[in-house]
Amino acid sequence: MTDAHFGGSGDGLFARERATVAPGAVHIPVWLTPEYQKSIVEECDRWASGPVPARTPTLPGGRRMSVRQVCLGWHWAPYRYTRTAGGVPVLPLPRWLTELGRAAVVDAFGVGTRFEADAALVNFYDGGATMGMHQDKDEHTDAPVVSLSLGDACRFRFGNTVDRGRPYRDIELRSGDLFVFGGPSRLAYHGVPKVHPDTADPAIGIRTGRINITLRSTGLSSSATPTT
Ligand SMILES: O=C(O)CCC(=O)C(=O)O
Ligand SMILES: [Fe+2]
Repeated sequence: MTDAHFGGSGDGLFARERATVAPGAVHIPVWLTPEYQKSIVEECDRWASGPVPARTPTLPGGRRMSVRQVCLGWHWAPYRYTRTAGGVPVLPLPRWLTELGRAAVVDAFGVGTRFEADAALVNFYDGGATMGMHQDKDEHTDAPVVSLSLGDACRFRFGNTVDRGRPYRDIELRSGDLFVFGGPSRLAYHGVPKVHPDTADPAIGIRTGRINITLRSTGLSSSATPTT
């Protein structure tokens, strides 16, 4: 897992195009090859089994999210980042993922842009899991968020920075797609209202459902950030 392996092929006649969905928000379809997706899926399965097993986070108001989640680098304990979960240290963020995040931001925004992820949130959408409209605002930097999608396709809703309502745009995120949001879109509300069952290519090794990885820069004491 040292080199990024990028896709780049379209879907024949109906090739999906790279799109700027809002200022600072870029969708790049088919960013990861199926082989690279498969190796990431294998890692996700490994991370989900511990030492901090994937769990369905409970929000401070008592509501339970429907995704299962495992974190690397920093644990997201809604709504803050911690080094441990239930007294157990969170797995380090592997260097290849930091490098992948860097490559993603360069592809999205151009050479010379810097990005140093120190946390990853890995979400497993099984069954009817969805994610409500929210902002990613627990990070103490204005660095972009890098999102990688694996498995079933989904409807991804990308909205405005004011509230959960319109205007928003719905786009389809498929396995291997990259979505990066930063700059004026960094605090845009977004969510996943629908996962399309059984749309994944079985070759990437997800039996059912969708995985999303977001790479983030928390802005929390980087000197203590474990890396492998
Ligand atoms: O699953 C997705 O595409 C988005 C995930 C997300 O918004 C988050 O983890 O904060
Ligand atoms: Fe989010």
